[in-house]
Amino acid sequence: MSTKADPCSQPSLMHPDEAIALLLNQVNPLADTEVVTLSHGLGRVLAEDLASSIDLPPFNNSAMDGYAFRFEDLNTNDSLTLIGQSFAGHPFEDEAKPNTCIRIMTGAPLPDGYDTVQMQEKVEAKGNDIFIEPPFAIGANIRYRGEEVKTGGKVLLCGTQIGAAELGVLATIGASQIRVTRQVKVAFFSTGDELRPVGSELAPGQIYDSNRYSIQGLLSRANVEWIDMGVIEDDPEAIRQAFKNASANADMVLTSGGVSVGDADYTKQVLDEEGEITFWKLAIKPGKPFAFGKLGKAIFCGLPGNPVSSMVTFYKLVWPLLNKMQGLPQSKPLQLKAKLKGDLRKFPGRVEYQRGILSQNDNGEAEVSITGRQGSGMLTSMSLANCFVILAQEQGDTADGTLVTVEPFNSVLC
Ligand SMILES: Nc1nc2c(c(=O)[nH]1)N[C@H]1C(S)=C(S)[C@@H](COP(=O)(O)OP(=O)(O)OC[C@H]3O[C@@H](n4cnc5c(N)ncnc54)[C@H](O)[C@@H]3O)O[C@H]1N2
Ligand code: MOO
Repeated sequence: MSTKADPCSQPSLMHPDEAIALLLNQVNPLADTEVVTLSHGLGRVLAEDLASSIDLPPFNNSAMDGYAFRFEDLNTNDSLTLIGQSFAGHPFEDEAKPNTCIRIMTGAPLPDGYDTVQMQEKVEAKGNDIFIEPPFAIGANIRYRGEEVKTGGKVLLCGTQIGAAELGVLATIGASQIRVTRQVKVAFFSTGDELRPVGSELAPGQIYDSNRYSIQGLLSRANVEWIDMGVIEDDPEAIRQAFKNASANADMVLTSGGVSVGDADYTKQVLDEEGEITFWKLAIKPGKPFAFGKLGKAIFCGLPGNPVSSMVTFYKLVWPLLNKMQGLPQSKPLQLKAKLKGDLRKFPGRVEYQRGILSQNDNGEAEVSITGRQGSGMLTSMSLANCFVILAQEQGDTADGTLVTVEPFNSVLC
């Protein structure tokens, strides 16, 4: 085990869990709501509880293709007489009669009077004489009106994020539009004179601006509305203008780069002049420097420029803030223990979010291996991963076979 301390660690660094608790106290859910049609509802957050205006299911119906009859008739008859049929969308229009049955399809209405259905594989038909193998009980294979939800019963609660299943539930109750929280608007840009947009040639010393694309992806996954403001050069006036535009048009201003101690860090200087900003140094690797504050009415988050650091700090610090602003309840990320495959290097001093590949071995045990080198500029370590391996602040090198804590990538990172 490494006994050397992390050279980037200082006793004053704040634990990321403490930081997120403090940050969450600084933001409030948006008060504005709007009505959207169902086809625009995916990812949105319900702004009210939703009750069903109908019973679910709306009528008694068959769970099987088969025959409907009165259970008691099987006590006195070898066969029942077929008198009609009920198809989904085309109910049997007549009345149930003693010693009779009807052909019935899955989802078709069950006529009043019949109380049981037998699946057709357990029935023999000779013309209109139907021989039924008795089911185990009266009421077999029937889905009763209101057995899932009664009229007036709540189907979705305020604060629920609409996913595919929720869209289906809403359609099931016939809701054509829903009231949701207004989408959070995020204006974002990269800072740095070395950054070039994709599609252009690189001069010596230049690199492509990758953070804007990964941030755009993260914001899309977070279901917020975003404004891409491009790359802002390392010039105080350009940065000042960008902050003014961004904060006038968005609920959150999000930047990458310029939050460390470099000589071209005009971001800091301008933020101090234009807003209330705190620069945080967190006990997290990657992602030690992070800026937070207010620019006018907008929240400001400044991510570190290193590409992995910007993604990790977004995931750990910005995403929970966006969720709170959207009206989503805070939920603890799912963590599990997995057996480490291979040795792992770590200095004590910061919580580490190493990138890993989680899998299940032939014995059904969870295993995790690290995605190669873990430099905070090596974005392929993220793209190859499906989880974080989270190593506690004081932990050092970790040996093959040790049980480690793993946080599978969730919807915002996949
Ligand atoms: N003397 C110290 N130097 C550094 C420290 C420190 O504590 N003392 N912290 C290091 C850590 S940790 C990080 S993380 C970075 C954060 O620096 P900045 O937020 O100021 O970011 P930059 O200096 O602008 O860039 C860092 C790195 O990332 C590249 N970069 C920046 N933006 C992008 C982008 N949009 N797309 C792709 N790559 C980007 C940039 O070229 C640099 O290589 O500071 C350390 N330094
Ligand atoms: O902590 Mo920095 O984010 O490792 O490169």
